[in-house]
Amino acid sequence: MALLPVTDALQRLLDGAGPGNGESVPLAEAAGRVLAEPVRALRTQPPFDASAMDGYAVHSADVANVPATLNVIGEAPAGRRFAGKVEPHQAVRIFTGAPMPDGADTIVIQENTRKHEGGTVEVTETVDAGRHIRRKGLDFSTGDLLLEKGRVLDAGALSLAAAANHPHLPVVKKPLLAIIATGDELLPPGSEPGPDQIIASNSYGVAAIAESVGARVLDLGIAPDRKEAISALIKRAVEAGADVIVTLGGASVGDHDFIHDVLTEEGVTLDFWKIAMRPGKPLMFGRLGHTRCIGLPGNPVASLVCSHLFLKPLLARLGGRHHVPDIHEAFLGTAMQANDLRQDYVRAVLRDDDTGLVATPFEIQDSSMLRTFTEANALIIREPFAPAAEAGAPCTVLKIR
Ligand SMILES: Nc1nc2c(c(=O)[nH]1)N[C@H]1C(S)=C(S)[C@@H](COP(=O)(O)OP(=O)(O)OC[C@H]3O[C@@H](n4cnc5c(N)ncnc54)[C@H](O)[C@@H]3O)O[C@H]1N2
Ligand code: MOO
Repeated sequence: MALLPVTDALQRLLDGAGPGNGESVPLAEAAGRVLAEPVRALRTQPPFDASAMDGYAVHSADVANVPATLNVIGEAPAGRRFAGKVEPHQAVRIFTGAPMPDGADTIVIQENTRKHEGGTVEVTETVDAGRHIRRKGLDFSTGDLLLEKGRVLDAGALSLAAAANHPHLPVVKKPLLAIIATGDELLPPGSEPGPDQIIASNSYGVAAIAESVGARVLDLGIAPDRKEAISALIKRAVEAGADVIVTLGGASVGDHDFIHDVLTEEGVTLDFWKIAMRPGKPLMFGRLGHTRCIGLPGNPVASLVCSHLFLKPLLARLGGRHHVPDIHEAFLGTAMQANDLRQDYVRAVLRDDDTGLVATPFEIQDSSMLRTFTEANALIIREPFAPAAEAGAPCTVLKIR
């Protein structure tokens, strides 16, 4: 069977993927979430003409010639307006954020005054009408569209929604990813492995990639290489309402690689299995009702590279997020051999030198080697059948950190 090209695989996996239902969350829990509906202002801000400075509310005509001495008839702190009216030759002591008193048409800042005993103030600088006044509705008015649907709620958006008097916000439900590791040889970190055992690592990196695009993760642990054990965890994932189920390992063709059989027996409609990619050739994808099932290869680097390439854009879409892979043009730091039929994702160190971005691949690219994956900050993307390339030749890279 011909191997499916990476772009076709991605297209098939993303087909029909869009944001799920909305839910209402309190503002304090809304940071980083995606708006499911537009947000309009429930009030006007400021709700009145307000002083922008600490000083005195006066008639501009009274301070056209300075120094000018005015009678201070009262005070207006933020939150409590001066109830009376400012007549000519009068001033009201005012503080930032307080409503402008009736009659006054400008603010003299405190620094341009001298306070006198006996309830008068001497103004030492002239000021035009309308200075230091924030007009009613300067920021927004009731009914204004403040935040578009799909906006990620960052600091500004959250404070704006709060200012507009929204205690809760409608956000897209986080997609739920269930992760199932498989393999008799696997033990969780912190265990004492026997001589033939290793520590399960893939779930943690896959979960981190999923969470980086706003997904919720349900780690269902490790199933031994027995069909019933894997089936039981698939059922638990479905019952938990997983939008995506990821299995780790068992995707290949060995006698102990059961994922294909288990998924099929559980009713998954297989879409593709085996793609023209390195690492990640045994990648499997199918659908079980609305749940997408991805069989990731067990080799640690394959599982993480596939997560960057497939899982991340899928979960981003299901969560209503815009995701663009961080792709750049660079130059090779060392020569590379001709490629075969699989699109290659080669761990590399990308650095910015005076001539541009230079990507230097690690010499050994075995897909079990997590250390080189962790030291790499980019993957050089080599097209199928790319010819040998000299150092300095242009290349395309996907930044992974
Ligand atoms: N005859 C063939 N053999 C293999 C092929 C092939 O096309 N024909 N493909 C190879 C490729 S490429 C990959 S990738 C691996 C992936 O196979 P599986 O998905 O079946 O993975 P396993 O055999 O279960 O495990 C591979 C390797 O990774 C370790 N592993 C598994 N899960 C975890 C985990 N959660 N954390 C850490 N390490 C894990 C496992 O112990 C194995 O060492 O197949 C090749 N073989
Ligand atoms: O996907 Mo496998 O990791 O090519 O080795």
